[in-house]
Amino acid sequence: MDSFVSRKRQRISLPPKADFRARPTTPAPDDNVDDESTDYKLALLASLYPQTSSPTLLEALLASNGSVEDASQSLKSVVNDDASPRKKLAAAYGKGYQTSLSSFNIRPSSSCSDATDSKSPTKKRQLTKRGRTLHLYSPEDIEAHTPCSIIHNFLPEEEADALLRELLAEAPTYQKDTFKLFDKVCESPHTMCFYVDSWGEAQRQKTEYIYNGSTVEDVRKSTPEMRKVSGKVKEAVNTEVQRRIKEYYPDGKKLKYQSPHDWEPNAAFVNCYDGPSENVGYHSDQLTYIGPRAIIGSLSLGVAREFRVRRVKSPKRAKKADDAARADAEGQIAIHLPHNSLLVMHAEMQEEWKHSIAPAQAIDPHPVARSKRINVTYRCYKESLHPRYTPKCKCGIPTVLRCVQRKKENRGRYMWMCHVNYTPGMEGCSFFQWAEFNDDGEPPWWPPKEQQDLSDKSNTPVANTGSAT
Ligand SMILES: O=C(O)CCC(=O)C(=O)O
Ligand SMILES: [Fe+2]
Repeated sequence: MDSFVSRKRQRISLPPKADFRARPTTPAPDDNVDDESTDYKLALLASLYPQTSSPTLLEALLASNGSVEDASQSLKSVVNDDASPRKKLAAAYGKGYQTSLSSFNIRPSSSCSDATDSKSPTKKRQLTKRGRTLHLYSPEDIEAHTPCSIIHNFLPEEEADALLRELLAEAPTYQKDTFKLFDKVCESPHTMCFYVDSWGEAQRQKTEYIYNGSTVEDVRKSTPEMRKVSGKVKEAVNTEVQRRIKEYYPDGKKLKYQSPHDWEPNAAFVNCYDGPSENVGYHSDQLTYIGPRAIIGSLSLGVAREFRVRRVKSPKRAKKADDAARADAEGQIAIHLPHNSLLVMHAEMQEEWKHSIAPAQAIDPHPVARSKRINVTYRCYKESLHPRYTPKCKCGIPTVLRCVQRKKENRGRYMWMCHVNYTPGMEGCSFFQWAEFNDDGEPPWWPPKEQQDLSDKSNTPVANTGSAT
């Protein structure tokens, strides 16, 4: 609370130090298993495959969504191999515990909810299960079962190290986020900082952009290595997005509200997690400036940590539970993020899923970063969503863009709301307005009239201008 109160006040008389992403942070649940029938199913499988270790049996059962029959079929193909199934998996993906769904012949189900409308006969499987964390390591499994894709060893080694060193030097000056949880001011258990590509843009950010009702003081110019890497991230993300559209979306078409243009990163949040207990709770990233169906390129450096994702549903079972309890009730997927991996969060992510960095029980120190993990999330701030254009609430402040995630009747609809409702120490004005976007995710005021006039002029056929000579 002290750090919240003591921070310098901003230009406008609003609460200090905004939380950039409005995430109610709750500790991630333990992976405890309390399903009695699992033991029974495991005993059945053990009697069929006496030579197979129980962790392998459990993996197969999990990957088969608890179906003993499916697990048995999958195990049949795996145990007929000379090497032990776990060894085989470990050999395929490196050291440590690995769960690979593809090695159990589980057909991928699309992670895209729009794909449920597709004519594809593939029946969707519920992979996650109550109280469980399903660990995915291989890029194939990750893209088939979550709205993310991953590229391991993304940068040349020296370049990844150079970026890591540069950001490690800045990290001690990063600050914790504050956010509001059930009327209490909390601090996010990690530090972070916001970067944009020029001093001019940093100035604009500090004075014009509002994060949860307030301007932000510490906006920095991207470091030279960040800018160098940004071009590579841009290229890789655009390739991945096109591939995802082609291979996973209904009829190979982009989603409604997804931008048809190339993704151009122009801003980045850098997160620092120092030690195993630093984390970020389940949240969806705020859409206010990145718009609907946003894409995020997230580069991990230093200590490997676990990125957890879960689909947002309105579960009957855990209706009133908090996020941690919900994740426990619905199951979650853990994606291992090693040093120098690029995770692409695709267009389905922010509206339909939540993500977190779970606290770790232990970490493997990294030779350069020691106990620290640095994460750079490259984002594309849309000019059309600059606060000069977006609706203002009754407090006179540009509003926040949210998507209805749970309520069935309005799920997927966007709304503009008063920031202040979510800001510690402030009473909001309860402003609410449905947000409209065209199919390409642009608001009704875009392009502005001046720009429309200009493009009308440039599109005017030459013969009509009377100037053709
Ligand atoms: O550290 C990460 O990988 C995720 C960070 C994150 O969720 C965010 O910056 O919004
Ligand atoms: Fe996030």
